Amino acid sequence: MFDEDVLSIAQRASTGALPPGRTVDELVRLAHERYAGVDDGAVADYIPVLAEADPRRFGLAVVGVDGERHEAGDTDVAFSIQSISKAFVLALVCEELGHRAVRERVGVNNTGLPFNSVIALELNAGSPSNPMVNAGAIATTALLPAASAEERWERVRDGLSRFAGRDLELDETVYVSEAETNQRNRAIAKLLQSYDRLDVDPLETVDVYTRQCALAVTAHDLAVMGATLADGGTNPVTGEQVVSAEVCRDTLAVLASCGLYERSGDWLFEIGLPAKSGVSGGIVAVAPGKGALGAYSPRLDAAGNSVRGQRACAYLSRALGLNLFASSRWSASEQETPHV
Ligand SMILES: NC(=O)CC[C@H](N)C(=O)O
Repeated sequence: MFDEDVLSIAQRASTGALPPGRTVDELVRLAHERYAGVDDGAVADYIPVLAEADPRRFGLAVVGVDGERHEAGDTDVAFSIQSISKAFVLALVCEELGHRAVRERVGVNNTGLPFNSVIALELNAGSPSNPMVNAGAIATTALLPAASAEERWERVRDGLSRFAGRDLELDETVYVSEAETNQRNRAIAKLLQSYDRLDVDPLETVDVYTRQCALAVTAHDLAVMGATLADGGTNPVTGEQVVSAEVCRDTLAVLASCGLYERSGDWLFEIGLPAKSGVSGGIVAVAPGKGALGAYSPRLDAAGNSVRGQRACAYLSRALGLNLFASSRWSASEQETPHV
């Protein structure tokens, strides 16, 4: 099938669901083919072991709320989830503490600054601003009720596993590499403590946060995890209700405003979906009521977002008619995929 054929089929599909399965298969394959040759960006190296990632890796997965999978490329290659874990830990904490507590104790506004900014805390009187930057993610992990750091870690691992529909394992090498070099996150946690923003031990909390970032996932896992948020909290593969529909709504609102850090505005303008990226090269983008996209490609832009992942999501958001703000599908005048 040519690009134009699949696009016209996608354009005729109803707007409340993904297009027919074969069309989605074809569009995912085309997206992979279009961006597999893009070599812009650089693999993250501030966590030493991430620099060893193979920059040629590229996987794209779509999972619908019907549980159907549509995939191309390296969708079974494992990588550490990194910041994408923040989205799902936020959901677990929202489920426990509710809408209001998260807004009051962490916040839901973009900092406009990089994910590991220290000055963002100082500029906001010690408020971590939102759960998608490191300060806010550490504060969010600390809110998960548990009697000890070990129990908190087990709750994170168990919760994220239920989103993925399988037991997620810690990548020990990534954990050790980050634990040896995460002085900045430890400083951020201490600063939070100095502002009376942490009720539990800062260094133990950073350790749980470092572990959560080192959970190994695949692009397919990300799509299932995102599809659970798209499906009102029910994992469409296992059928388990992981969190409530209200929690999904709240989590997705934060992903829309803060999921791609200081580039969240560019992302929303071009792609129009709540999403979360991570420095190992993963992206999850969620189309509420329809499904989710999981992408993996390690080369990143300056903000730490996968370059191929962003371009493929831009293409698929338009081709599959997923942009939340669009009243009609991709128009003829917009054949060029936006530059993200
Ligand atoms: N943007 C990211 O993925 C950052 C996560 C990483 N573990 C960190 O704390 O720096």
